[in-house]
Amino acid sequence: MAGDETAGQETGVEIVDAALEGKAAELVAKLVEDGAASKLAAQDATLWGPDAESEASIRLSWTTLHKSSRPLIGEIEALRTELQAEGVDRVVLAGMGGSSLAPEVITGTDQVPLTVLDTTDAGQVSDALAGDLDRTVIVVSSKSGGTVETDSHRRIFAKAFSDNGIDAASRIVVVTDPGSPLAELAGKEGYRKVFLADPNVGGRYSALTAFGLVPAGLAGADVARLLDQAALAAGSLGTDSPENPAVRLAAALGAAHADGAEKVVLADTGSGIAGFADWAEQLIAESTGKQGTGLLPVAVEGPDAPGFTDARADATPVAIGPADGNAKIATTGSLGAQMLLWEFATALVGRLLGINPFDQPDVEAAKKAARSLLDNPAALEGGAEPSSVDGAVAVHPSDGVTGTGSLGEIVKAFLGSAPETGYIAVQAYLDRLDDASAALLRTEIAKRTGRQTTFGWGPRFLHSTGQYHKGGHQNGIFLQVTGAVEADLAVPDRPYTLGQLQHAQALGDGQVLAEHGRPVLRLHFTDRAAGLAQLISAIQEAVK
Ligand SMILES: O=P(O)(O)OC[C@H]1O[C@](O)(CO)[C@@H](O)[C@@H]1O
Repeated sequence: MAGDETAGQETGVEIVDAALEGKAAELVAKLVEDGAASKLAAQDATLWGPDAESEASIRLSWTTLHKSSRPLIGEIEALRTELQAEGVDRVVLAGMGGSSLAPEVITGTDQVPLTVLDTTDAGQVSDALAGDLDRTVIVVSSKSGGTVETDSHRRIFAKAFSDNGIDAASRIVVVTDPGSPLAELAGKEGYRKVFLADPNVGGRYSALTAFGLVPAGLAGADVARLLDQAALAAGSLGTDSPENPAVRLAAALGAAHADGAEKVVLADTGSGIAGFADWAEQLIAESTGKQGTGLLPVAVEGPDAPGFTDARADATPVAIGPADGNAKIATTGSLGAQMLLWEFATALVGRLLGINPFDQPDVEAAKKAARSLLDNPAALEGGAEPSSVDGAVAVHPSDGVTGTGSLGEIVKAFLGSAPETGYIAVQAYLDRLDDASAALLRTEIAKRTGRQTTFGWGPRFLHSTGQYHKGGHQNGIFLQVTGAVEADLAVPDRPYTLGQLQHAQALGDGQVLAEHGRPVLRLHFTDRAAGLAQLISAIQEAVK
């Protein structure tokens, strides 16, 4: 496995910035004195105060997964061998947030193919369907068993298998919590295999449960080694010592936060891990972004990227890998070790910030708004009149946001409204493979505005940074990008199409953000490629 150069050396945290190290020292001492790390390792639910205790008491089994998940390895291997003997070697994963982010990083790091569906983009799902179905197994992963995106993918694939004369039940593998509606359905339908995950682990801490291991292992990743890597790190992470990397990381992030650095800018500096920041983003944002506070993760392209090189006092640049460039902190180690490191550190940050790191109280609001739009097609289609149209871009501003003039003027006014120490969130409800170049928007905006800028693919980010957007410090502005759907896909036995679901998710989240008083500008591309090119040049010309 790439990324395990330091296997045997556990994991390390270097606080590169001397001033930050000095400020962190007090918090390090406090965490050590409180015995926080050993209590966390021992799954003590009292660490976050009485209000968090009942939730924490059913959320802490992740600290020992490197041991408790071992029996899964054989089961996964047996299923993989069985499927391969039948010529089934293409793995598709349907899952949102914690149910897909870890397997994506694990397989990316091991360089084995896994098709991840965490989208409602009809084009992207159609492309996944166009793969060789004869050789395909779909892993349907959902803790709750009720996530609408995942349920839609299951329905679409089940129908496609049947339409192609393939026994759908034999090609559907389920990962879910015991007793979930999906577990029940799987039993009823006779799906190939059901892996029941440990229910005492929340989605974003579930990398080393069946949620991370089953899809990654079926795809061919070395998941036993991943557990070995975590096991090597576990001892030091649970020790009450000023050398404990998780204590050091939590203290440094906590001290930076106390000083106004509420953003954590994550850049890979040669860790050998593929896309660690995309996974860490959910862990940090959903765990800490609540009660008007938290840490906002900003995943950037590398140590030379805007946001990292020019980070101001409101952000801490963190290297995933060796210290490089402007990094104030660097975290090193293999993938399994770094996952456990960041989980421990995030839970400890929760204690330092006085929040419950195991709930996600504001995620539900966007889901609810999307549901009510889907129930009311008139509302979904109505209000669709743009305030203006410039070429392939139709403009939909929230109240108080400028929506007339040329695209350049609109964008300039909008980006200029981001508070000095606020942030700009780009939310692209597009195809993250075919429209991948939309990610350029982050770089262009960050470079030109000097504001911390995040980029998220909708609806995937709704299960990640979406919590912070609504629950964290309310100083963000939100640029939504949506696009025309060329060939929509019906969701079998549901009254909506994927395109409608995607549209409802964008509008629903936009509504909730606007209700929070946040500025939202939705730019709809009537032609995706042309609209994107137009937007990028409008930004380049208007914001110098
Ligand atoms: O695994 P599930 O229940 O489908 O949930 C997916 C994701 O949705 C969330 O609940 C938030 O929307 C995440 O915490 C979780 O990882």
